[in-house]
Amino acid sequence: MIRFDQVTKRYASGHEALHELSLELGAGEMAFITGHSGAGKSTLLKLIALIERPTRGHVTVNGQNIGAMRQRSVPQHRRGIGMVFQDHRLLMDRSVFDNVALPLVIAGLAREEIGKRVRAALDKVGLLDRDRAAPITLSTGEQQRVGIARAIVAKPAVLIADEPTGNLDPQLSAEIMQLFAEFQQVGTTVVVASHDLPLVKRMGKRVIVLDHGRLLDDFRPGAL
Ligand SMILES: Nc1ncnc2c1ncn2[C@@H]1O[C@H](COP(=O)(O)OP(=O)(O)OP(=O)(O)O)[C@@H](O)[C@H]1O
Repeated sequence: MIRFDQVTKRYASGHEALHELSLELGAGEMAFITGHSGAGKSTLLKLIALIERPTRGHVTVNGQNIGAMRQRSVPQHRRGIGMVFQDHRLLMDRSVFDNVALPLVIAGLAREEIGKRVRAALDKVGLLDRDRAAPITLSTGEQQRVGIARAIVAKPAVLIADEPTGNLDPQLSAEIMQLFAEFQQVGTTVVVASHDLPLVKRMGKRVIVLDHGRLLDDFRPGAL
């Protein structure tokens, strides 16, 4: 599903964020990307979403070498990928419903279909009763759940998350990680970058450790 072949990413500054990285994730697999600050975790996710392109090597998603993809095909590629960020990036002047609906509105879906899908997404994250609320009135954990609902509303084959629990306490962090595991259980390929190694290990999923842009370790801890 996702494959990195000898991928090097050097930014315009000259900094090499990833160095000859090779790894493969199967369809429906869930993996955590961990490592020190600056190890290259975000860069890896950005290459999957084609927010950045590799300097050398190949990134393949769904059999397609995306590094060579034309710019006009990028929006279509992104529609197949749900993205969750640490700072959730919600529109504070829109309701929860409108925030989650946004990707479907952009995709041009009919209103009735949008309503159905948004309610299904909010139900999955346990926020069905908050659809009319303004995001500002929600707790940080709830806001993050709205961000997750927005990421999965278009039923992407791949879900990527960059430090999705960075602002949350340990209990909420564990709940959010569990939510990601539930999306994997229904067939989504899930990649989560997190520096929280103890939490990541408790999840019992594949753990990929980066160190200065190189693969340091790749293991699956026994679930507790
Ligand atoms: N746009 C950019 N231009 C230049 N250098 C960059 C850019 N983005 C990231 N870097 C550098 O590349 C390295 C890897 O960054 P990246 O954000 O991928 O690491 P990270 O593991 O996600 O770190 P953190 O845990 O701090 O978010 C860092 O040294 C960073 O400063």
